[in-house]
This record gives sequence, C-alpha cells and structure tokens, in this order.
Amino acid sequence: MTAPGTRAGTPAQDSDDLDLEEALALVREAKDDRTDKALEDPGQPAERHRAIPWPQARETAARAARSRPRRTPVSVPLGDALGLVLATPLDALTDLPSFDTSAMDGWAVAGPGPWQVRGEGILAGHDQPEPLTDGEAVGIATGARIPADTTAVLRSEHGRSDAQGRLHAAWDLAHGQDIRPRGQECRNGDQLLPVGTVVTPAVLGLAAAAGYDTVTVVPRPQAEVLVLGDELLTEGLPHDGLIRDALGPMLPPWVRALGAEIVAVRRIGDDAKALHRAVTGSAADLIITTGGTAAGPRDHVRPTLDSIGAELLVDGVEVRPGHPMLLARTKDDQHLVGLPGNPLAAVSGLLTLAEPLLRTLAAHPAPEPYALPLKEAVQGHPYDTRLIPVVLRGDCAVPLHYNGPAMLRGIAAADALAVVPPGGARQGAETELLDLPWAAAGIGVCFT
Ligand SMILES: Nc1nc2c(c(=O)[nH]1)N[C@H]1C(S)=C(S)[C@@H](COP(=O)(O)OP(=O)(O)OC[C@H]3O[C@@H](n4cnc5c(N)ncnc54)[C@H](O)[C@@H]3O)O[C@H]1N2
Ligand code: MOO
Repeated sequence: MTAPGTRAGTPAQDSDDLDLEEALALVREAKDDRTDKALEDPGQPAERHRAIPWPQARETAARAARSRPRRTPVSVPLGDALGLVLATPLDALTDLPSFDTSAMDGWAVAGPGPWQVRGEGILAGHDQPEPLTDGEAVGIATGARIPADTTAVLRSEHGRSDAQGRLHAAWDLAHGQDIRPRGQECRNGDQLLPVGTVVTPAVLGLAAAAGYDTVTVVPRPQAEVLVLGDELLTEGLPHDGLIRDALGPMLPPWVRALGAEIVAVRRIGDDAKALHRAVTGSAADLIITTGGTAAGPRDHVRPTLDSIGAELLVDGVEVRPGHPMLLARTKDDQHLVGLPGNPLAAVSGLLTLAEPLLRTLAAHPAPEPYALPLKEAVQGHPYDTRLIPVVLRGDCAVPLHYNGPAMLRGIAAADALAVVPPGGARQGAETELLDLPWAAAGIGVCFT
C-alpha cells in the first residue's frame, strides 16, 4: 500500500528527508519547554499551559457532544440511512418468511412416494396454490409458496420419473425437508435489532425484508468547513509565496467519512469580520476552521471566539503535530473545532477533536482500541503524544517518513496513525493505532 518513494521502514538517507530536521525540532522544543516549565517563564505563550493531554482532549470532545441538547430522531428512507444509528428498535413488521416457502427447486410432495405429478408448477411470487392430496406432487421453484398439506420438498436432482410418469425419490425424505416454515426467522413484532445499531448494508437488507420503507435514526450531524488564509490558491502551481489549499479538498470527504454531512465549505481568507459573520451565521452542529489557531497577527480564530463569548473547552493539546488545535462551544447546540493550518497538524486535530465529537453526536460506538508492535523505534516528544503515519504490514505497524506537520506525503500513503506516547516508543513496542476510515472499509464504502 506504500506509494513509491515513501520508503516505509527504510532509514533516513537523503538530504531531502526531513525526519532529522523534525527530530532536532522536537529536541529543541523539548529543551525550551523544560526551561520554560522550570522557570515559569511569564513570556511563554499561555496556550502551552492550557494545553491538555491528548487522551483527555479526546474525552473532552466526546463529552462536549453528550452535554448538548438531545437531537430529535428522524425517519429516513432506507436509501439514506447507511451509516446512521437506529433511534428505535427494528421490530419485525411481519413474520419471516411470511409464508411457508420452498427452499429448493423440485417438487412439493404429499405423503410417501411414488407421486402423481400435477400439471402446472408453482413459481415464486404466485398466489396461494391449491392444496396437495396424499400421493400428489407439484413442481415448485425456490421461494414459491408451499401448497397446504405438503409434507416435504423433493429436490429436482433427487427425483426421477418412471415409465408411467410417476415421481420417485432417490432416497427417503424427512418430514418437512426443504420447507422454510412461516416465522422461522422471526415473528411479527420480534425485536430484530436494538436501538444503537449502526445501519450497515446488511441492516438495510434486513429492514427491507422485514417490511420497512423508512427507519428512525439519530440524524446525521451537519458540519461546515471554513478555510482561512489569504495565501491559498484553489488551482494551478504555487507561485509568488502563494500555495495550494490542501485542506479544502481533503477535509469535506474525510468529515463525511466520519459520518457527518457537509453543509458548506467557505473560503474566508484572513478576514476577521468575514470569520465572525460565518461563525455567527452558521446553523451547523459543528464548524471546522482551518488555520489561524496560533498567535500570529492574522490568527483570528481565538479572538473571534472571544468576541462572541464562546466557551473554550480545549485550548491546545499536548500532541505533535497539531498542538494549537482547539474546541469551543459557540452555542448550546453548536461546537467549533479549530484545526491548525499545517496540513498534518489539521489531520491530527480532526482525529483528536472532530472525530470523537461527531461520533458521539451520531451515537456511533467508540471503535475498539487496538495496538500493534512498531517495526522501528519512533522518537518521542518528552511531554507530548506524537501521531505518526504508519502502514500495516503483517502484524506490524511500519512508521512512515515525511511525517512533519506541514507534510501530507506520509499520511497519503498510510493505513493508520500510531499514537506514540510521550518519551517515544522502542522497536517492537505495542502501539495504539487510529485507523483511517478508508483503510479498512474501502473508499467506495465510506464515502457514500
Ligand atoms: N510563535 C509561534 N508560532 C507558531 C507556533 C507556536 O507555538 N508559536 N505553532 C506552530 C504550529 S505547531 C502550528 S501547527 C501552526 C499553526 O498555525 P495556524 O493554525 O495559525 O495556521 P496558519 O498560520 O494559518 O498556517 C500555518 C501553515 O499552514 C499553511 N496552511 C494554512 N492553511 C492551509 C491549507 N488550507 N492548505 C495548505 N496549507 C495551509 C500556512 O500557509 C502555513 O504555512 O503555527 C505555528 N506557528
Ligand atoms: O507542530 Mo504544529 O502543531 O503541528 O505544526
């Protein structure tokens, strides 16, 4: 799965490989942090002090979604329900099967053979056939209704006709053989699936079989993406200090894969007033901003949240990349996740804050945590968690290069992100993994 040139698991060799630069940056930052912490430097950005550990940030995001007013369940056509969660139990609206059914192509027979075969056979979808009399057989298709007084179905490959046209069985038939009796799978009113079940393709099939045209589900959360930055181009090559917007194309499908509907993607530039208007005018459950989270002259996200009286729930996270990420409650029923502008830092923010929030809003169960041994050691940050793109090979996670905050080359080839705890992880260490939504399910499955 590794793209050519990504060099999973090979040691850094080229001068253009920035892992070394990254590592040095981590050491430098760690030293600075230690100094700052020891001296309680009043000049240190306050954000560092407010940053919370990565696991706590994820829990805070999930809790934030739980504490908002309950979202009213909605009834949606089956075709729109994939990936949503049942808000009422799926109770059978009919017996299944709803009539005694032939499980095989062959003959419905009554009593012991040989049998006299009735002229016209019975096909699936036909009305109730005439009852059989003892010693009589009738041709029958798989799925067709069983005539009254049938004792068994004889498969076509097990019957033969004699010179008089009578039907014989190759061996004894058990009573009821190859008949699916009405209600074998469920009776009308039986609970088939409980509240909280995720609607999969199989659930859609079951719901249809059980008589449903619509299902009652937790509504899909609505998200709006605001892309900040005057330096961003939407087409062509970078030029004159301008760069291509990588997040505008990346975030909407990723957010959809996390179970939300994207109601708008707006390009705001570095315009504080436009950001204010966009945030106050949005009715989405979740606003996601990109860029502008740091403390630069054009970083408008925190000042804007301040000006509208939003409550900052997460104000920096002890994670690399992505530490300036934030989560705010903008209204009773609305949150805002501020993703850093560096593209891999934005992915980190998406998975740290937006994923648990959207998952909880959608009532999706938390994925079972899982871990694999690392194929190679990963240098850690002394205090912060690191998220490192990896490919999964056999029973190992192979760390990828090009994992700097501004780079997407590693994540674009990755199957998962490894959660490297503060201090790092040695070769072979069992390391928690965050799956990427398309790695397991396939791109067509998750982006419907
Ligand atoms: N003095 C400090 N400066 C910075 C700190 C810090 O602690 N002190 N943190 C750095 C870290 S870490 C990050 S991450 C970034 C976060 O920056 P912002 O969220 O304010 O984002 P911007 O400044 O707008 O952009 C950062 C970087 O990313 C590029 N960018 C932005 N949007 C996009 C996009 N849609 N597609 C592609 N690239 C994008 C932007 O051009 C910048 O290069 O702050 C550091 N600074
Ligand atoms: O290190 Mo920043 O949070 O990721 O670019």
